[in-house]
Amino acid sequence: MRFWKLINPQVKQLFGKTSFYRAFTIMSKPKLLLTRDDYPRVSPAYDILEEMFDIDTYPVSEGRMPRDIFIEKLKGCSALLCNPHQKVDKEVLDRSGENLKVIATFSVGHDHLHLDEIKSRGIRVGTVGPVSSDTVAEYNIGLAIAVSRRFQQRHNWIASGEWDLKQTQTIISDIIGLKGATVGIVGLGNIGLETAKLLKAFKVSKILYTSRRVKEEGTALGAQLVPLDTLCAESDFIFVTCALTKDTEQLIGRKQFSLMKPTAILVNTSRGGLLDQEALVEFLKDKKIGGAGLDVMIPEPLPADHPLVQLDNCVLTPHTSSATKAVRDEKSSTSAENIIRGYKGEPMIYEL
Ligand SMILES: O=C(O)C(=O)CO
Repeated sequence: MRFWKLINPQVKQLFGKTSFYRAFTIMSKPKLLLTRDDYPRVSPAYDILEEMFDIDTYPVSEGRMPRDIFIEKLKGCSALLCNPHQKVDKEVLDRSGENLKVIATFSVGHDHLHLDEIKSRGIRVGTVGPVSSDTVAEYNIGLAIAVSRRFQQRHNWIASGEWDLKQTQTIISDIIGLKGATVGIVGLGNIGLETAKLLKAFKVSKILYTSRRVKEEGTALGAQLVPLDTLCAESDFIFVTCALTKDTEQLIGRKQFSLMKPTAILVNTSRGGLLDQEALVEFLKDKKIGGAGLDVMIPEPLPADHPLVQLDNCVLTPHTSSATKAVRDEKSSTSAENIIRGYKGEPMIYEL
């Protein structure tokens, strides 16, 4: 009786329905953990994964998998397909056991993966590559316009029946558009570059960027490499598009906010950790900067009573800048393929 309780339900079903041999095969398959059960199964790679692995997952209807459950489920697994909110660090790896051979993340960013720890154990790691650059660049522009042209406030006027009253009282002297603006892009990587290309079409007057070196693609667009403080001081719109690393943590802090124009609009679709969020709340509250559009923040999910949510000059979205069907499908097939190739010892599509 006790032994029967320990057997996993899939195997129990097979004992009931088919042969002992089939149940034994499943028991002996390597284990794969998918950290959520809604990855679109758009590619034949998922059929292969099902053949190769005994798959465990977590229902997305329950929200994000809590860390303790993640650690428990990962024990004994040979492969992991995870999301950016699942931190894979020393503790997770120590407790996962020695079977883990391959990790694929369903994301472009990989700040949640502690690469030194992972690599020191000989585990291979794949990402989805620059699949979402155009989509996130579009979102950057969308957020910039939503904040600068006050979409949220204006929606609320209509919702509260105050259209006429408010519209006639609107002070528009501090509202700026993209045309003629100086825009600053923090980190001219794939997403930053696509954002710069789109901004050209909005007839901005100047594009500034920060980077470790002059970028040829930036020069071709007429963009100018400047120090971060200059970018903060001169830009009407600032787009944070760099990756989060030890060197970029809280890159935009109190000093940088204090350099910004009182009308400056800040957009961040990269990672919340790139900003000093407490300082940002203060600067937005005191109207020392114009506004912010944030798709990423700390923590995620952000509690509904967080001070950022109370601000009328801040537009928040729940980390969804890359969430189009096409991008999700591509992320899904690339990460599944990465697991298969990595487990077989072949080169992954994008490997770190
Ligand atoms: O792909 C990424 O890195 C994202 O943050 C999107 O979820």
